[in-house]
Amino acid sequence: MMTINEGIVTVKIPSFHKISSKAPVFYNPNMELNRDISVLAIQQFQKEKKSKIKIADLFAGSGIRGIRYRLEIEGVESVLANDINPVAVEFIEENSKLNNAPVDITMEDANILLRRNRGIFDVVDIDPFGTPSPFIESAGYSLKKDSLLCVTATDTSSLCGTYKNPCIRKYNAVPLKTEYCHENGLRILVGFTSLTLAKYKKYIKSRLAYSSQHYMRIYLEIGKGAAKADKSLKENIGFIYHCHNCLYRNLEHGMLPILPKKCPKCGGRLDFSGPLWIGELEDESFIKGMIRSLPEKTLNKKKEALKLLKLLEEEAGMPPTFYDIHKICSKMRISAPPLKKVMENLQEKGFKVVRSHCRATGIKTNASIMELKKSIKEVYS
Ligand SMILES: C[S@@+](CC[C@H](N)C(=O)[O-])C[C@H]1O[C@@H](n2cnc3c(N)ncnc32)[C@H](O)[C@@H]1O
Ligand SMILES: [Zn+2]
Repeated sequence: MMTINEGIVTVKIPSFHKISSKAPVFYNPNMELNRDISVLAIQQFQKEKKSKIKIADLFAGSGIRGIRYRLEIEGVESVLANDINPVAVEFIEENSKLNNAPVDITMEDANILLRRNRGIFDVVDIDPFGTPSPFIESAGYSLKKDSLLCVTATDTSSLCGTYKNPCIRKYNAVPLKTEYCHENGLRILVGFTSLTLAKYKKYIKSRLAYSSQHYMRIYLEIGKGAAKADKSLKENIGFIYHCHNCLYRNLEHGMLPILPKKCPKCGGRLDFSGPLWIGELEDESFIKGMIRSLPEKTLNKKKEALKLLKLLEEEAGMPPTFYDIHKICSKMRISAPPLKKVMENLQEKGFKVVRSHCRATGIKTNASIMELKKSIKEVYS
């Protein structure tokens, strides 16, 4: 047996040698930041709602997530911790007693639970092994207006385009292997979710979305109405076109790509990705609220959480995709100048420029690739 301390809770799990879906009860210490950020995000959602919330932790594992939500978030009416694995359910029961956390415990397939509890939960947390794709349809059926959907995806190689076919199969979207493939993957995940929910006359507002280590996590607020869902798809679903030769990229709205397309800068063939979410991923006021409640919480990953949230806050309002200075410089056959200097040069010219949370050498800017190359040359010489 192992004892785990996270936030203000202590849980017991069967000992394991390797983090694996084959372990009797799944626990991944590398997901602590995911759980810390979730506590902050759901707390912020509850604060905005100004009423008590009902949370469903559908893939509870050891119960650590749901128990933390019950004890670390203020204004919680109830937490349901569910898992299909009977051994996990035994541990959820033990761990909830150990922490004096009153959680409702069930052992059901997440899809059936969602179908049976339509319009009940204010927060639905989907944290499965690998892809969340087989559970989004039931979430679309079940979610109520003004609720929050939290989704984890650990199949990043599919979303990032290492393998094309699994992404097409699971997310009905063509991925793109580029320097910004992690952001692109987040956009595929959000786009797929919004398209699936639209069948149920629901639309989304992305409050927070990030990619970290080996997973992606999104927090979407749900709205209802056919006309609003149509409008949201028109405004936010589209394609990213990318030139592998000169690194030019551009966006277009719509459900189908316009092909073939030539790069307007170098005449090369434009590659594409989508359909995906080309709208906002980050909500500045939501993230600011999360940062404000950080000091009130006991979190082991406080420093990492703050660093990530600050980067995400800056990304709000910036255009999709980002540039990697090293990639550009290798194309230009020069060594990369300091990132800070390039950013300052762009700012002096009046461009907006921030770092991407996805990559230490990535910058988001409203300057074009041509303007960026010009700035790099100026800094270099
Ligand atoms: C990645 S783990 C969850 C980890 C947990 N949320 C945490 O933060 O520690 C996925 C869990 O989903 C459970 N599971 C797999 N398929 C399921 C299904 N169809 N319905 C409900 N639970 C399922 C597994 O038994 C496993 O415990
Ligand atoms: Zn080009």
